[in-house]
Amino acid sequence: MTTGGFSPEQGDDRIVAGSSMSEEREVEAALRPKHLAEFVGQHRVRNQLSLVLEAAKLRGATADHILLSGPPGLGKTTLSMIVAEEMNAPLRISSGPAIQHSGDLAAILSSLTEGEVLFLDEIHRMSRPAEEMLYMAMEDFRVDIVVGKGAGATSIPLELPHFTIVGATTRAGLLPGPLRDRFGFTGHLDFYSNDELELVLRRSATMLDMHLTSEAFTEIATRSRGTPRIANRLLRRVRDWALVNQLSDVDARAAAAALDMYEVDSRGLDRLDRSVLDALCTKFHGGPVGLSTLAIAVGEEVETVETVAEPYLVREGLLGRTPRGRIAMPAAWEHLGLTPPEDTSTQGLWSLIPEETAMGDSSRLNTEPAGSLHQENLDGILYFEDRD
Ligand SMILES: Nc1ncnc2c1ncn2[C@@H]1O[C@H](COP(=O)(O)OP(=O)(O)OP(=O)(O)O)[C@@H](O)[C@H]1O
Repeated sequence: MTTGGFSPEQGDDRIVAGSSMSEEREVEAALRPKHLAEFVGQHRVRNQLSLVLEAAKLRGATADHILLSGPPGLGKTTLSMIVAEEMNAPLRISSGPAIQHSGDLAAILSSLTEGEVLFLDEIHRMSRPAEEMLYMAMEDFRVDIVVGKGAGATSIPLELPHFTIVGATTRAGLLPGPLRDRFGFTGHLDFYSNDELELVLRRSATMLDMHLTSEAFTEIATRSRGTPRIANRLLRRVRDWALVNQLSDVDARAAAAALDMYEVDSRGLDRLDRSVLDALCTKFHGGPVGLSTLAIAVGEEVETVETVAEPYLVREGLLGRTPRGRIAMPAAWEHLGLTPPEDTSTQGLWSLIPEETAMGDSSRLNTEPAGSLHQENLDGILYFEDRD
C-alpha cells in the first residue's frame, strides 16, 4: 500500500510489478487475509508475531512496536491490518514520505487513541526531525512540541496514549540503528515458494468464484515471482481471459495462453526483464557493463532497472553484479536461447559472485544504498555495486 510519495518499487504499473495499480486496489483489498490463521506462508514471522500479540492480550497491554521488512507485495500492509484486527484495535495508516515535518508526526500521534495501531509504510523515507520525534514517542509515549522560534522558543511536553507502531520497509538497511532498536519485534518477509503461492491462489480463486485445475494454479504460481500480490494480479488477468473466451474452467494451457498474451514468460519475466537480459547478452556480449549504460541501452531509468528488474533477475541467477559491472549468468543465455561467446571476460567473473547475489537472498540486495564498491551491508552480506 502506498500512501504518499513515489518510489520506483511501488509506482510501477507492470503486470508483474509488486505494486498496486489503482483501479485494482479494491479487489486486492478484498483478497487480503483478515486473520493470522488465513495468512499463508512466512511461518517463522507468523508464529513469532502470534506469540507477541497473544502475550500482549494476556497482559492486557498494547503490543510492542513491530518492524516488518521485505520486498513489495509480500504482505507487510496485510500483516499490519491483521495486528490491528487481532488486537481488536483501530488502525491508522500513514507513510514515511507523507511525514516530512515533525509537526506532521505530532499531529498524527496526538490524535491516536489508547491501543491504536499506527502503520507507517516506507518508514525509511521519513524525515530526520520526524524520525527523532518518533524515538521519544515510541519509547516514552511522549513528544516535546516546540512553540515559537529562537530565544523565545519553549518546549511543551505532550503525553501520548499507549499505541503500537507497525513500521514497514523495503530497505531495512537504510533505517538508522536507534530507530530499529526501538522495535520490540522485527520480522523479515521472504519470497514465497511456489507451493505457498498456489495456496494464495486457491484462496483467491474461491473468493473470486473461479474454477481452475491444479496444473493451472501451478502455471500461475511459477510465473508469480514469489510474490502474492503478483500471483493475485496474474489470476485476475487469467479471469479476464477466461471471461472473454467464455471458459468456465481454466486448465494449464488456458492459463499459459492468457499469461503469454500479457508477455509474462514461464519464469515470470516480463518485457523489461527480458530486454535487460537481451541487451546484456547481445549488445554487451554478456558484460560486464555499468548499470547506467545498460539502462540507456534498454531506454529505461537507472532506478527502474536497478529496483524493478534487477532484484528478480539476480535472485533467479540470471544476472550477476560484480565489481566491474553487470554480467549475464549462464542461465540467462539459456533462457534467451542464445549461446554464450566462448571466450569472454564474463566467465571469469561468474566465480566472483557471492552465492547470495547470484541466486539467493536478493530481497536484501535491493534494500541497500547504491554507489560504492564492495560494501558490507548491515546484514553482513557482501555485495558489489557499480555506478558508471
Ligand atoms: N501471506 C499471504 N497470504 C495471502 N495473501 C497475501 C499474503 N501476503 C500478501 N497477500 C496478498 O497480496 C496483496 C499484497 O499484500 P500487501 O499489500 O500486504 O503487501 P506489502 O508487502 O504491504 O506491499 P507494499 O510494500 O508494496 O505495500 C494483498 O492484497 C494480499 O491479498
